[in-house]
Order: sequence, then structure tokens, then C-alpha cells
Amino acid sequence: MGLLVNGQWHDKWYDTKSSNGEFKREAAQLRNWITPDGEPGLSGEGGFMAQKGRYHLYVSLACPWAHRTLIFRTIKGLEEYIDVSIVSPDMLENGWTFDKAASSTGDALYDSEFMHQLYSKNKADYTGRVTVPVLWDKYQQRIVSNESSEIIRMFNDAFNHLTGNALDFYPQHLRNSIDEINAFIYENINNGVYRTGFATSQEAYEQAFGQLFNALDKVEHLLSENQYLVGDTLTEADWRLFTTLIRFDAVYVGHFKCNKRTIESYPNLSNYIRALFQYSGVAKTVDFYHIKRHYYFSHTMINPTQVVPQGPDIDYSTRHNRAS
Ligand SMILES: N[C@@H](CCC(=O)N[C@@H](CS)C(=O)NCC(=O)O)C(=O)O
Repeated sequence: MGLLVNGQWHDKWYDTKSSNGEFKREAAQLRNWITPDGEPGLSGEGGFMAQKGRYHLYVSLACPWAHRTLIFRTIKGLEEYIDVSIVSPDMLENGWTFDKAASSTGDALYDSEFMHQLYSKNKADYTGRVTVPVLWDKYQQRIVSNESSEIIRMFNDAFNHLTGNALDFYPQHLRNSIDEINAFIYENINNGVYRTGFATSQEAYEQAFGQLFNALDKVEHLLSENQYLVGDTLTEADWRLFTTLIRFDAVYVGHFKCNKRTIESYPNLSNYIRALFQYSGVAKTVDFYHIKRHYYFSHTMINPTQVVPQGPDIDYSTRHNRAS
């Protein structure tokens, strides 16, 4: 685990001392947009036109943020348009690696050893954390974006004219509601599990833990009234929640001490998670080997023995009671 400073790799854990034991996530820096015609998107530069075969997605199968982009690639019919390299689940002194002996596919484009080499290829004096996902432009040999919430928006609509897939997970008329629930879920649940697990003071842990379970209770109640987070329409808000929920019982309950209760113990959440898991193509994006191995093996200050637990034994392909 580490970061680049002026293009040089430094092995360094998150600094929680300056924030009383509280984990603060760094904002993504590379924020260009693929658009149908190459016009600039909401931020960054233009010149990234949607084209078949032009872009490459670097992901970890363990990472909930990267998982969102993989789900959108699948449900938006982009598998033949955007190919993928998968990093090893083991993220230690060199950060994310392409070690094939440790379950990486390797870097299909440059055969790099480490993810940080792609960040410095993009910008020789880059300073910042080296995160996944990364959306790479093969033509310009540079990073389009390293922000998952924006990559899924590009996948949602920039390629529609090529793929003919018009499914819309961020429909205009629901945007305010989606933005509102996203902000709540990001703060309390998506990032909330990390704030709980990475807290280095009792106070910061208890604060994040309380917020997390209050938020899960609220979502459980919402799902007793609605089919999905925003009424009866499946939206990006559901996929953004899903990637945290599917890791919860396997990792966050134990490793991140989010142990007030499991997702399986919530009547609505446990059915909702199955409805999403069973959505066409999604199950194959979920890899519990990578998920468990990454967290338990990489965070040695939380789990110094690096022993990966065997359980839990949960079948997400069983019947659920949600309409589909
Ligand atoms: N804002 C980013 C966050 C991505 C992120 O934090 N990814 C984690 C993996 S789950 C990572 O690569 N962490 C490495 C690090 O922080 O050094 C996004 O949503 O795309």
C-alpha cells in the first residue's frame, strides 16, 4: 500500500493521525469523460470519443468501486467494446500488482508489473494514491478517468449509439432522487464500512459504526415499501449499494468489525441482494476468492497473520421474494 510522489513510489499506509483516527478518502484526480462525439464531458478535457476497442479497464475484483464499473460494462453490453485487466488481490508494499502467480490476468496492454507504472506513464510526475478502477485510452496512451462513479455514467450512455443498448440507470426524471440517495449511501455505507474498519481510535470507530447501522436500518425500511432504492425503477443507486452489500457478510462483518448484524439477518436486504445478484450477467462479476483474499491478506495492520477465513457459506442464487 502506498502512493506516488512526483512519479516516485512510496510505501505508506493511510495517515489517520492528523484526523483523530478517522479515515479520510482522497478524491480521484483524473476526471475526463468518454462522450459519443469526443466533446468534453462534465469535467476534464475532450478528445475521448466512444469507439469499439479503444478503451481498456483496469480493475480489482476485490474492490467495490471497481466492481461497479465491471457491472456496468456487463449490463450495458460493453464486454466486446472494452477489454479488462485484473490486478492481483494482494496489495502490499508495491500497491496493486499484475503478478500472474498471484491471480492477476497481467497487464494486457503493456505487461507492467505494477499499477503505479500506468499512473506514471500517464503523467511522469504524478502525485497521489494509485487506485483502481482506471479507464485507459489506448490511442492517446493515457488515463481517461480513475473515478468509478463517473465511469459508470459514461458506460450508461456514451456507447448507446454503438451497442444499441438503451437501458438507462440514471434516467433524467429520477436524477435528483438518485443523487440524494447516492450521497447518503456513499457517506454512511459505501465509505462507511471503510471508515469503520480503518478507524484507529475507539471514538472514530464507534461514530462510523453507529452511522453505518442506522443507515442500513433506514435502507431496510425503504425496501419494505419500494422494490428498489428509488421507487420501482432499478437505477445506478442500487448497483452502487450492491457492491458493498455483497462484501458485507464475507468481509466487513469480521475484518472491518461491522458486526452489529449481517445482511443475511435483514429480511428485505437479504432478498434484495439476491435479486441484484441474479440480474443477468451480474453473478459472474462477483469473485469471493479475490474479495476475501484482498482484504484479509493485504491489510496487515488489521490482520497481521494474513489468515483468510473460510466462511461464511452463503448462497446468493437461492429464490428471493422481490418482483423481477
Ligand atoms: N474514488 C475512487 C476510489 C477508488 C479506491 O479507493 N479504490 C481502492 C480499492 S477498493 C484503491 O485502489 N485503493 C488503493 C489506495 O488507496 O492506495 C473511485 O470510486 O473510483
